[in-house]
Amino acid sequence: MFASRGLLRSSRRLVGGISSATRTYVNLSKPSTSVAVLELDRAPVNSLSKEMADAVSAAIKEAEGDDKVQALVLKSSNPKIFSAGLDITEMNNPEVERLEDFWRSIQDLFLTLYGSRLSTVAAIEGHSPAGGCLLAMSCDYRVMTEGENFKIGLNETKLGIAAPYWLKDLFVKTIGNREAELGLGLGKLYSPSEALSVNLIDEVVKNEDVLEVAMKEAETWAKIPPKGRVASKVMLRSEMMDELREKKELDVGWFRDFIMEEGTQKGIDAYLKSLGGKK
Ligand SMILES: CCCCCCCC/C=C\CC(=O)SCCNC(=O)CCNC(=O)[C@H](O)C(C)(C)COP(=O)(O)OP(=O)(O)OC[C@H]1O[C@@H](n2cnc3c(N)ncnc32)[C@H](O)[C@@H]1OP(=O)(O)O
Repeated sequence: MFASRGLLRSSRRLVGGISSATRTYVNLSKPSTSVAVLELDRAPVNSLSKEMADAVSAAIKEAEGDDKVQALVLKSSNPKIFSAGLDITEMNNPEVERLEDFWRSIQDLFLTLYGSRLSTVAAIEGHSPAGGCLLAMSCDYRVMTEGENFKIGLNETKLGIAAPYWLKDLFVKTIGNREAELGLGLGKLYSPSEALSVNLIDEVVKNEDVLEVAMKEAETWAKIPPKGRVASKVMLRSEMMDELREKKELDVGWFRDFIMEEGTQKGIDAYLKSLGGKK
């Protein structure tokens, strides 16, 4: 049973004997002894605002607080959108202080998820661009629903922005340097089959099977003795995390200066207006 934390508004219910907690922007449940499920639940597109990023980080830490839990499935409440990435409105004519805090929350979310002691499996339901792809790549395993209209990748250049250096590093680690050059430079969004072919994801499954497959994968990881599993993860990931921890405030400054530039603002403004056709 997960303990409730002050940061999040939460209520509890018992569904078929399974304890679950519904909060603002995320739902956390524990369908088996060793696997927790964290559902992203911020309509309409699970975009990552500061509050959403904080809520996801807090829920991961809460799952980690249960010693029996060894794996976490990250899913979406929306079967067509895993996450539309960062909340672009956070970067559109922002207050500087809020913008800096927003970026700290995104850095913390990355460090929390990428560095989690839990084995993490992303059940990527539908679209997963930019920050959505960051969430997925921070996990240990990625299952994506089929449907060639669904896209995953880092499309930042199309918005007139660049991925931060640590997201670029994560992309290179995941798909290799040459494909990352193509993917980042062109702001390429991959269909599930394309993403599978470049190792951006590990499996493509039918919509209705995604949770079952992700749960099964999570159970497999959860059975590995944690000492060696966690030590291996630390070996593979600590260098990148240590570098970001050292450069955190520098990175906040780079982000702030880049986003506050007039040209960047024009690009973000135009992109935001093109979305949904309403803004
Ligand atoms: C040193 C330099 C540092 C610089 C660092 C920069 C940071 C880099 C890291 C990450 C960047 C990002 O993550 S930026 C976000 C990128 N995301 C996208 O480009 C996705 C945009 N969204 C879509 O493509 C589509 O919405 C969708 C395919 C995900 C879903 O399509 P659908 O048709 O179902 O929905 P709509 O497009 O109608 O959208 C509904 C509603 O949501 C609003 N929306 C969508 N995405 C976002 C978003 N990311 N942030 C905020 N709002 C978003 C959209 O405007 C609609 O709103 P309205 O209903 O009010 O019109």
